[in-house]
Amino acid sequence: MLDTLTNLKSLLKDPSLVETRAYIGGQWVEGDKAATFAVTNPARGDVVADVADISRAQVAGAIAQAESAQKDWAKWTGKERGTVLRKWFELMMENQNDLAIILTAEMGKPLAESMGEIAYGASFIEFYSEEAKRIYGETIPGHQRDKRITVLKQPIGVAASITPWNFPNAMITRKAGPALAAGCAFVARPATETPLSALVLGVLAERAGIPAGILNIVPSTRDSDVGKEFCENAAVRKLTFTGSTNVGRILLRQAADSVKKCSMELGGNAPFIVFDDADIDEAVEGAILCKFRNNGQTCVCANRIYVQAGVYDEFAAKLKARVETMKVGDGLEEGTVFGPLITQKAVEKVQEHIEDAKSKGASVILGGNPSELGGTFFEPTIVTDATPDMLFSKDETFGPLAPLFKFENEDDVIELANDTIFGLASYFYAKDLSRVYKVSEALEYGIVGVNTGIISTELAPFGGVKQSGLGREGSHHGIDEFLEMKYICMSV
Ligand SMILES: NC(=O)c1ccc[n+]([C@@H]2O[C@H](COP(=O)([O-])OP(=O)(O)OC[C@H]3O[C@@H](n4cnc5c(N)ncnc54)[C@H](O)[C@@H]3O)[C@@H](O)[C@H]2O)c1
Ligand SMILES: O=C[C@H](O)CS(=O)(=O)O
Repeated sequence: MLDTLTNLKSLLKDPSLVETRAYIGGQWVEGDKAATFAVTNPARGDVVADVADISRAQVAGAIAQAESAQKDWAKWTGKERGTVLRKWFELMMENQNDLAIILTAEMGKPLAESMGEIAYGASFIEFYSEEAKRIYGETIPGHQRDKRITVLKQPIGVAASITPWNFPNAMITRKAGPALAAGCAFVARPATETPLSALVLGVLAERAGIPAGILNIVPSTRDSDVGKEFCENAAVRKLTFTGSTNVGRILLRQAADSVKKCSMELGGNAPFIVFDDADIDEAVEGAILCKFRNNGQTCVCANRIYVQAGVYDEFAAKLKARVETMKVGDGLEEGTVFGPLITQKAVEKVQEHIEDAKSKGASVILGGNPSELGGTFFEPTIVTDATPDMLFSKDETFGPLAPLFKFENEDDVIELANDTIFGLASYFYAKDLSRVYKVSEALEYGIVGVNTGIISTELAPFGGVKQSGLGREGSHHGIDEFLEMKYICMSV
């Protein structure tokens, strides 16, 4: 049972992986005046740990330690940095089961999904351990006979990171991997709901031989204080944020005064389109994975499902028949597909979207209510007759609600799909090759899934357009976010 720290540790092969102190300059430290905050298991509301609550002054100290340590770290060869990153990756995978239990304890997702997230998060460390030795510059033919042009790529310096609770491991490693590979130092502020998954990364980084001060983890309840320190401290040369678009806007405004380089991985409102030439059974499976992964609490979840009129009833019936067999329960229980939502506020948002849709003519064909399990458990829900005036058309639900919209033709659905301020992920199922090309090019999103509902991989550049973000994470592009390009003009 994940209801106390003792019981959490009793489930682990290595209980020493659970750390509740901050990791600063290679030291494990308490909060000022021994301040702590409670971490609860969303499945039951029990406090599983009390974690150090780090002050703004302590965050400033972590930045100073990072700035000092980074100077030597940048002198390591890429291969040397890659070697310790590789060790860090290996330790994550060796301890995958323990890290997954810790993640489920504080975030609630089913253990199988937590296992998947640990492997996904570790894959970024593996990938960038290899990229570290491939940070190439350029030589360019001179513009004059006596000129020689060289381009260097150098680490930007200290990078500060703020991440959300829904992928408390992978959202950090997707940033820390390229940052450390590039020769940067890193100060990570995890979400207050899920600090344990961040702190255990510090435990393993220390064991891997990553030097003191290169990775710092500062759990804190002080959202604004930490954000302002990251934005205003001149030693921070890069701010990398994953979270809502609203908070992204706040941070960009705060970072503007110092022209801080920023990466933003923000909110989404993904359309999932099923054309009449799609394989309907495959589209149903894709919709389930895309909509209900992490209980709908992912930035790339299908938020709007558009189904062409000729296959609408078949798709709705098949989707309902599949989803109604899926289990709601504690993330540690065998067979659980839907864990708890992260907070009561998240439950209220799902309910608000359902009631709004019903008031505007939608029909609930499955679910629609909080689960009989109580707490933050919620029934997986499907509504039909969804229309663009309903709240989920414009706002991210972030829960297990699948609204089905009916459409007639390609041009109409592309216009509907693009009618949002967001532009992160989009999906469609179709077989006609001309349609696949035309729709892929017409969708205004950073990511397009064609005949698949899952697009997550460390090998591809992940990121959004419009108000879903700035920059990319993953792939060889991801390391450029932590590098500065220097042009050397030499007269010979
Ligand atoms: N694009 C992506 O890769 C991606 C990935 C995961 C989640 N998200 C988005 O994140 C959101 C869900 O996560 P959330 O609810 O934790 O988002 P959130 O924006 O509320 O919080 C994200 C992080 O920012 C911190 N924060 C909040 N206010 C702050 C402030 N004023 N200054 C500094 N930090 C502040 C939070 O404590 C948390 O650590 C959704 O919109 C989802 O789409 C995007
Ligand atoms: O929630 C957002 C994550 O980025 C989802 S993914 O696993 O990276 O696709």
